[in-house]
Amino acid sequence: MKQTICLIQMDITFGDPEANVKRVKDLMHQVMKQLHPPHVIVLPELWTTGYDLKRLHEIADPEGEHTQSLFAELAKKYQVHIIAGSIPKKTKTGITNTLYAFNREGEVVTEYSKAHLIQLMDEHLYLTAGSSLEPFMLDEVVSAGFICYDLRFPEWIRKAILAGAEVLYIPAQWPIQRLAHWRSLCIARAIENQCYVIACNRAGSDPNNQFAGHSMVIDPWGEILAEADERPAIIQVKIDTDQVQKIRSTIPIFIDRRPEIY
Ligand SMILES: NC(=O)CCC(=O)C(=O)O
Repeated sequence: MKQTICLIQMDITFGDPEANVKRVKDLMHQVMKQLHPPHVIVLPELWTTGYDLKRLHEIADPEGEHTQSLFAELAKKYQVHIIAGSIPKKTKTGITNTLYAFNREGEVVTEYSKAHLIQLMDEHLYLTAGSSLEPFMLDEVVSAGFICYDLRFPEWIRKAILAGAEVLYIPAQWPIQRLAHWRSLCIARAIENQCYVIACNRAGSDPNNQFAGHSMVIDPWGEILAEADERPAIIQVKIDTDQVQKIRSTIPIFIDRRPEIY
């Protein structure tokens, strides 16, 4: 299955959902009015608010309802699948860092809350971790979503692969100081799982961090098909998920692995 994927590596206005929603609507319009629009659009982590964690109780989306109605409408209007990055979702039991994916019919095909909270960025003080993971279908492609710091937990990602995922979507807000880790981890996850990694980071800075950009699309052989620099960017790339089975039969790690000794 061939799909064209578009990553929107955007700057984010700190703590201002209204400004960020406007930016996303404008960027999506720009992307979808092209002669050859993509099949899938991907946004970064916590793009409505940035890391304004102290004010999340005021600016998080109650039950994710605003995000759901916004993207149900945009997905249908533009006939495009959307990995809506993640947003802070306010629930009765806390605020989660939650990714939504929508198909072009405007249906939510997955909701995933970040399972690993990064203490280095104080997430554990303000957010509640998720603990479930369901791969989802976009066209005929089994896909899974993770969020930023989750990238450092290969055993969590392997669960989605064993459940059939061939494409991993990873929205992020990864700071520039650890750019080398970001690039190596994205490439490693693609090679060890023989899958596509579609990693959409943000650009710009907030009061605490400068962010790395370098959104990437990596194929199941570990080759980088596209990579942004640190500035705001839109990158568009074609993937062919038939490559996943081809690479998995060339080096059959899923036959050779020995879970009984691990
Ligand atoms: N937003 C994040 O989860 C950042 C992760 C990160 O900076 C790291 O793992 O390093």
